[in-house]
Amino acid sequence: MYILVINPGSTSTKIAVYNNRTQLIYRPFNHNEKEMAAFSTILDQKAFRKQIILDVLQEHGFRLNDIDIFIGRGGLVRHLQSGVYRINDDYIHDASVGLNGEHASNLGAILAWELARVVNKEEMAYTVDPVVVDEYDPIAKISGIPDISRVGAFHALNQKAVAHRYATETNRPYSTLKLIVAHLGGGISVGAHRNGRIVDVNSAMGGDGPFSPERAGRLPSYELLKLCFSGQYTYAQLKKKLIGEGGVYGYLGTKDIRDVEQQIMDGNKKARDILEAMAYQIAKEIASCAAVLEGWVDAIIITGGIAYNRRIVELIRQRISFITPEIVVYPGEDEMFALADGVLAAMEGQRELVEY
Ligand SMILES: Nc1ncnc2c1ncn2[C@@H]1O[C@H](COP(=O)(O)OP(=O)(O)OP(=O)(O)O)[C@@H](O)[C@H]1O
Ligand SMILES: CCCC(=O)O
Repeated sequence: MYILVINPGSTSTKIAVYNNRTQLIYRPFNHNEKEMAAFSTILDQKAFRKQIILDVLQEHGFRLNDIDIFIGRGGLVRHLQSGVYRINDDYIHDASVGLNGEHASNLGAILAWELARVVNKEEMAYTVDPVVVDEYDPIAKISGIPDISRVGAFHALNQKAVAHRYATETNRPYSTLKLIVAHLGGGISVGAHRNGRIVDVNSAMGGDGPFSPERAGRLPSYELLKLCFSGQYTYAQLKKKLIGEGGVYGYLGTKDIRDVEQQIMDGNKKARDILEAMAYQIAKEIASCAAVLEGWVDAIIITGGIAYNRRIVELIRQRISFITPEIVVYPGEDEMFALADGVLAAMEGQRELVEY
């Protein structure tokens, strides 16, 4: 069975084709800021990204009709349980309006569904563990003011994938493990996994958790309120400070941790201070998840692109190894395989297929 997997990120479109679980094609495309500046909304980018996918298929000799299963990364639709979802009209509506906000991942399943529809296969369009998975314990949702829930958006797909990987590698069922997973990417999320459920996790969408390469983490809210009403910034400018141009970028003008590492090697003290502060906040978030799990932690898993940086991993390790010696590093992410594997598992009857 040929499977097309589409994963749109804020600065990239990743495309893969699998023959069952074997990857035949993997093409990541980076989009620079200038290229994306031509579009005022995420939905406006649809035709541009669709053409890239069609070009890749053509280049590799695939016709759309050769594809049996179309899978897109799931976006900011309504909060839902972890699972494999068939794309339907309701999903397309919610992703198109950005029910829980604008994010490139909203386009993933829309593109999968639209491409499937061209060859009358829309019932073969799926998504897995969208960024809005909600398995929070009720207590974790209470924020401190009734108007705001703590439920946000995070790297559910990769958090679940690495947790399952660890369970398989240690020969234990995920449903019996207590894990802390720190996904360190352009955004950062740290989740407490208890017996197969992510019972608490910070939103990676800016304004919660540790700051990240491009997003502000949890902020002193009263100070933020003052900034909002200072008349200095528009809504759009402040939103950019939270997501896109916050975090490391706000201090150092780069979102690339390799670049920051180079600046440190060149003797830039500010770069060192900011990197250390990010590691400090990540360690603090991990330790708070240990409290969620009442100290019973089988392993701490560090994953995402930043996990390639030894300096950050060591800084985190120094502060959290008192929780457990079992600290596992899985650098990068394997979201493309997780999407393909999830849908195949549902077809094989090993995972539930949920209607949206
Ligand atoms: N080899 C590396 N060494 C250090 N940092 C790296 C390396 N590779 C990637 N990064 C950093 O990882 C970050 C991006 O990580 P990743 O690719 O997991 O995130 P993303 O997919 O862009 O965003 P997100 O995971 O939030 O959806 C960037 O800051 C990048 O500089
Ligand atoms: C919404 C979480 C995923 C990301 O940070 O890109």
